[in-house]
Amino acid sequence: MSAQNSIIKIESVTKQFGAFKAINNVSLDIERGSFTTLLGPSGCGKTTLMRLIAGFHEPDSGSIYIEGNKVNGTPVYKRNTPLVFQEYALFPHMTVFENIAYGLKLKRIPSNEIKEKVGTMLDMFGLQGMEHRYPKQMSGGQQQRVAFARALIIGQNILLMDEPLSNLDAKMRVEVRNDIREMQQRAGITAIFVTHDQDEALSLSDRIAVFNKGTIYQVGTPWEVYFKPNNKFVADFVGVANFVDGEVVGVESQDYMVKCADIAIKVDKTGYSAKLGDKVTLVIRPECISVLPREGSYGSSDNVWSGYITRSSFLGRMIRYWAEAGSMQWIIDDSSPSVRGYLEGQIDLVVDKKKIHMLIGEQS
Ligand SMILES: Nc1ncnc2c1ncn2[C@@H]1O[C@H](COP(=O)(O)OP(=O)(O)OP(=O)(O)O)[C@@H](O)[C@H]1O
Repeated sequence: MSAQNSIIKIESVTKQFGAFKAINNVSLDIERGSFTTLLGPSGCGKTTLMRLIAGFHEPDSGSIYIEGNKVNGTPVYKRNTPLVFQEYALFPHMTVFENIAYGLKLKRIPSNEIKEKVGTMLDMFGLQGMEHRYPKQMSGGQQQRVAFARALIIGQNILLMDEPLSNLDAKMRVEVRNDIREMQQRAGITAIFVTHDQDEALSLSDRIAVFNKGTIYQVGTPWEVYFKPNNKFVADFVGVANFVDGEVVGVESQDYMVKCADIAIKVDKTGYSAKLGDKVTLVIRPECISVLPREGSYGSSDNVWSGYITRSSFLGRMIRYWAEAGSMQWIIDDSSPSVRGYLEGQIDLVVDKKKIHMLIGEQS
């Protein structure tokens, strides 16, 4: 991403509460018009970073730039970054029209102009016919649209959303999150979204910043943080993974041979620079392992191990298996249960060497 295209730039920001560093030397560039998610466990500092951007907190050190201007010390109302909390921050006693028009009224815009501009917003966000409703008469998704419209109408083009979906049931969360993404793209708003839900982060974002203990562990596209995590924490937090510790015992032209307990695993070399004797942790997502009925015909191929299933769980779109092979436990997701049904007992387990991600060095 080019520096010129960043609408928000966070540079080496630290924020302490007493002796506790809630944000520790964090730097992050947010690209204009992008959807960026701050993902991390409870208490890792996501909300604190949002509040720093919005101006509710001041950094102890470091700088924050919005549209190229340093905003340290700039009060909240001058920052142009509305913070949308869980309740969407709509005024409950005002209709949809009044909510959207609120910012324009404060600016004493003539009422015919307000009417026209609100009309445009109602059209853009599919809220026609709902202008006389109150927020409580609308679904979570519709309220979210009103919040977008209200921000956009006064020229705010950065929306900070702190767990806006947390009050919704599981099905609604999925509906509303798709809606949020569509609205954000349609309106061209730059969105920063806080969540501890990895599915939400993966499905919504252009980029994800994975947070832990006040620092960013990795910033990347959903694909990168899922399939190419920088470290074990990221790999574990963004999804389920099999972690296999081992040592590089062979470096061939195309592959590494990694000795892990009582098995040897072949890993495609592309993109890695490990040396003989390096300690590594292999990260293998459950869906990157195939499980096959034991037929004995895979024995001589790479990365095929005999094992047996210890447990299975039907999840509709897939079956999750727990299996043992050698001295190791594996989690495997079979995504075509409709074809094969359940497997039981003795199986063969196959891992494509290209689907193994390798972390080089000791992992805590
Ligand atoms: N005003 C404050 N005074 C003291 N400590 C605070 C204050 N605000 C936050 N903290 C602490 O800073 C840490 C980060 O808090 P923050 O709210 O940013 O976490 P979070 O990642 O948003 O968590 P959650 O997902 O639970 O909302 C926590 O340990 C919290 O207790």
